Amino acid sequence: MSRKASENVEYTLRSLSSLMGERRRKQQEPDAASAAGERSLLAAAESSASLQSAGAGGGGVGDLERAARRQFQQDETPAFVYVVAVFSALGGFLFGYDTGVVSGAMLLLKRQLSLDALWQELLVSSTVGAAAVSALAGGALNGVFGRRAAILLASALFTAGSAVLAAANNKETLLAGRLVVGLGIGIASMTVPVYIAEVSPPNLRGRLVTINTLFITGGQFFASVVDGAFSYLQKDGWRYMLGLAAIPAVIQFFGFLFLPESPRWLIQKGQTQKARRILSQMRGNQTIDEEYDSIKNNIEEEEKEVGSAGPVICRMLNYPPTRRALIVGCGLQMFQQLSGINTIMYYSATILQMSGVEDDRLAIWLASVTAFTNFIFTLVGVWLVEKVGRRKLTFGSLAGTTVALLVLALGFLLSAQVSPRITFKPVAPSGQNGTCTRYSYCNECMLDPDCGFCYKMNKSTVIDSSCVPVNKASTNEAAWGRCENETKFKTEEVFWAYNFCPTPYSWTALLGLILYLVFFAPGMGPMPWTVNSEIYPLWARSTGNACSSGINWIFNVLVSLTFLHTAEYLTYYGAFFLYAGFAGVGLLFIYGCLPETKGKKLEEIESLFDNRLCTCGASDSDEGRYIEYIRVKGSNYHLSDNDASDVE
Ligand SMILES: O[C@H]1[C@H](O)[C@@H](O)[C@H](O)[C@@H](O)[C@H]1O
Repeated sequence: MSRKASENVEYTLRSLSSLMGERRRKQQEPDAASAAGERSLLAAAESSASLQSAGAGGGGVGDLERAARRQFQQDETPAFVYVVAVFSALGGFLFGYDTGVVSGAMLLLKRQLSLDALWQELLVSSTVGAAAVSALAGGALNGVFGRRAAILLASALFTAGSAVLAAANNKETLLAGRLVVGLGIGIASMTVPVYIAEVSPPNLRGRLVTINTLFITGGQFFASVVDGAFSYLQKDGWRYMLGLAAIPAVIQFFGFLFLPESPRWLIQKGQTQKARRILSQMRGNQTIDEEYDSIKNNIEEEEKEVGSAGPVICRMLNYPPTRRALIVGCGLQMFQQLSGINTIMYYSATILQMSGVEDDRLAIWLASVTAFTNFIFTLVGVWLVEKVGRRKLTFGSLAGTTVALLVLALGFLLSAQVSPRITFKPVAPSGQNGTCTRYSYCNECMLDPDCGFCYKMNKSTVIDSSCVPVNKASTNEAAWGRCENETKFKTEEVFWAYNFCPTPYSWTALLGLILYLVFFAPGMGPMPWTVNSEIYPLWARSTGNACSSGINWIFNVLVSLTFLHTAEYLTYYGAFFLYAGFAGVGLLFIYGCLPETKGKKLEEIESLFDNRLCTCGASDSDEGRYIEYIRVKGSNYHLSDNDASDVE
């Protein structure tokens, strides 16, 4: 039996047995709502009856199996769902591209427009800040106008922002463009996972939502390549870097003019005919009655249980299951950022330089190697999410990330301990700043952003080392002295180290960096987005995702903005020990509180939060629950309507 077929069998058995479980529950609290389950059992029975007759005709288990396989192949998800997922994930691509491209663009911009540190900071952080605001506001937008309208708005903002950036003639216009792009990123980051989750069949939902994060990291990788390519175009190269995002944005906008609204949102708004039509388009030849009824019943039950008065966020906080889900969703997003992904991405070039890569021009290309690693290992996450489930994947990923952070911290600690001494203290030329020359070790010099380390090598030993001010216009050289320019480097046989110290332990930092990305990218990168797209009931989904995405962006700004100061006060190794500590707390949180949502219908997931928070982890696997209700005799292919014989 092919793996795919066996997954399909497993999934069909699960939905069947899960329905039986649901039915039994509903029988216990007598309610007419069991109709959905019954109808679907009948549907399943019908299709399996046709399997049986095929088996009877052909005679023998082999034929029966072939017929079953044919049936399951016919039940394949239509390509339309994949098209919809990919078009939506262009929002993720733009999120990654626009947050990634700015570092390379800034190198050129600061020279051409003579930007000071404050303006550089403003142009980088304004986008992330705007994303935080629009992610929070995106909840209301999604609830009122729908997912499709929100995605259309995000792509319009991406297009307009990119056009403004490409044409900008002063820093104020650049700031406006970056703010507009940020608004687009925020809306896309919260809407796209929700939309994909709502149109996907449950057995593929994790994989399809995770594709969005694959597109985020793909966007970051593509941005780093574009940065590399256009860095040679000193004048106006940044216009291409920032403006290119308009292309995928326009494609997404026009694509979405033809793509449908989420059927779940439509049912919630009472547009049931349209919702049925779209749902059957998304499910191909599979029966949609059960899914449709269960969404509809769920909405009605939720309204009865939670009521519809007052702002959604208050209702979420007052209703224990959604309050717990909100804590889990926001906690995951917070720990994703607290484990330092964006400082790793941003400072990867420095870490790689520390490990012995001396050519500064390589730095920009090295950043693409990091981004590529992040991308490739996110692909591993796409592959693993439906195999091992969200909980194990997230826990394993964060455990590995914690170890990697410890390796990084130890690498920096060892390097600091054997940090070369400063043996040569040149006198500053008159009128030049001489503060850097008071440091005694390279490690102290490295942590001062105004200074760099100038040294000679005798075999593998650092000699004649000095700490001198960096050239503000280019950190590739010193402001004065032996390391002032390329020609002097050669004649004086000196090396220049900005932001790092040459030590024999630098390779540990490289090892830590690789380990970090290998572990972080498949789990902690995508899972917070994936899990958030599925843990809230429909009425709370937009608001829940708005809050958790907002938390992601707020912690993103906090961690990236404070990294340099944290490193100055705690040193690099202190900063990485701190992130490792946060990741350790995150591990406890995931172990205790994150339930498994794999393979469950969105409408079933709410019940995972019925118990006290941090008992969720106890319901680790869903398998036990299904086995309790069903036992299938004979071949796994047979879904018989002849209930007594096959299903007990
Ligand atoms: O999931 C994504 C991804 O891991 C990115 O690489 C990172 O830059 C984002 O902050 C994160 O939200």
